[in-house]
Amino acid sequence: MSLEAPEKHVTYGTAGFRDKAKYLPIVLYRVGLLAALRSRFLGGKTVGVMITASHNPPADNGAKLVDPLGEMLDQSWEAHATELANSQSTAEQNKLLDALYSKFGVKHDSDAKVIYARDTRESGPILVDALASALKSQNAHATNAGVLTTPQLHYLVRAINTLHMPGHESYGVPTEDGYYKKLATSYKKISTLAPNMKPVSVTVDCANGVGALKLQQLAPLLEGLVEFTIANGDVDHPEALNENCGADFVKTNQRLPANVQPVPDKLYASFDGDADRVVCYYTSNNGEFHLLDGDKIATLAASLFCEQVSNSGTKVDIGVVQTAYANGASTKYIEYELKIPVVFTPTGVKHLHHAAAKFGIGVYFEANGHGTVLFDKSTVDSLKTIDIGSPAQKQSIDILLALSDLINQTVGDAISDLLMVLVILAIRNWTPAQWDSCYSELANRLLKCNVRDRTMFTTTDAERRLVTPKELQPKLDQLMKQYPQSRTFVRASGTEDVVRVYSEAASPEAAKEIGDVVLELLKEYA
Ligand SMILES: CC(=O)N[C@H]1[C@@H](OP(=O)(O)O)O[C@H](CO)[C@@H](O)[C@@H]1O
Ligand SMILES: [Mg+2]
Repeated sequence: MSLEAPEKHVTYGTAGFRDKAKYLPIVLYRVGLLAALRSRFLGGKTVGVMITASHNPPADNGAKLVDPLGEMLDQSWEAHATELANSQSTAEQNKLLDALYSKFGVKHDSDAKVIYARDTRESGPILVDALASALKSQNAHATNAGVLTTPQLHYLVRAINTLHMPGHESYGVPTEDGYYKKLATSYKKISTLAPNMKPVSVTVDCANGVGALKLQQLAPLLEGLVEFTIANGDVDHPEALNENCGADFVKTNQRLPANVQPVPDKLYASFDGDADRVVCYYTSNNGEFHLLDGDKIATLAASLFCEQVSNSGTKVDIGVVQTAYANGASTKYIEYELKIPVVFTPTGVKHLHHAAAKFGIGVYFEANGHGTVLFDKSTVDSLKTIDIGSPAQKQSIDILLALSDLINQTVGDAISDLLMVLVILAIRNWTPAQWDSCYSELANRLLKCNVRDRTMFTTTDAERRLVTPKELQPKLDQLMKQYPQSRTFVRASGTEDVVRVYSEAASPEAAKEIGDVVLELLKEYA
């Protein structure tokens, strides 16, 4: 390592470390040091490191640590990651590392196992080298899993650790092939259970990223049940990654990505750069674009689970977890039509994941398409052992169990989530428009604003209300009174140096007006 310190301060945030790739080799080296320590601290269990910057521009990269059951790094270690990464010299780095070994009572020569993968970014191999050399220096057992989607690495970590873990059923064969087989087997199983399920087709914009490679590997195993057409699958031009395409582009701009020709009423999907996020969409006959975002995916899934649980004659508590950015109409639909609870958490999937794990079946999605459905172990156990009544009951139980295998239990997964959407549409024989018609979204707007110090903006009630600056929330409350069905909130971004403004209302004009007024109010803090 030529440098002794990163050229700028880096922070392990919601998405791990993320920055211009040129700043990151030394950061990856130190991630390697920490990953080995983390594995030792956890008694030699395998931990993961994913090198990716998701939907960020091609020149960026990043790193995320994965804990043994495929969860994100325990929050209490994020500060250690930040501190170690920002050491100002090798001596300081070593001193900090030694202090952590002592603090956690970990022996330097105990077992450490780390598996790592990267997305298709050009900077990936250099960062892999930096990580690998740190693991070597720590005498850690290191496995290079090559190029993978983020959720595939999470799958591998969990599958490796649950192979021989008392109290945990094996999650699957711990290989990339094992991942595809698990998904394909459960999809095919559902197709034999649900009556009259027809093959489906979808065009997937893969953001010119890793999702394209992996979807191609999965497709043949589905034996004609799903026909994928890949758009933006050019991984040989890393500069094209996320460029005018991908889930973030489509959600933010509410329009089709580049290189996609719309055929009316056909289903389309977009992945992000590391394939852990998906949004769907279609165009109607008049050419209008309709987004089927994370809220629509969550409600589609929740409605199917309500129906199958009810058909199965079992009792399972189903719940949905959302953030403040969920469209108010989706929340209303879940509470009043599906009649199941909605829990709100702060932004960031780790918060949603933990809340969803408290339900028998917990559905969580951020509006931007990042999420999954978690099955509590006792729910799965009871479905497996229940005394089965009628054939119809057995069918629903088997469908629920197959869905628990189809859906990635570790983290949001664009490939697995898309298969879930497709299988639900196929079970119901629904068009995208039928899916869309479950509820009509309230008009909404998402803006960002530069302020002099975003840490002034503190919130409560799952970020839906400001605590400070204290004069601001009463003004927002006053504003909401002026527009029917309106809602607005302001919060500091966790990933960018901005505050975000969200507004929704009965009409697009009203949503826009509210957003404009809030921006005006924020000028005082610029
Ligand atoms: C409004 C919005 O989309 N916020 C995103 C964004 O968080 P912010 O804290 O809003 O910057 O990045 C997070 C990490 O990728 C993602 O989880 C979240 O949904
Ligand atoms: Mg991502």
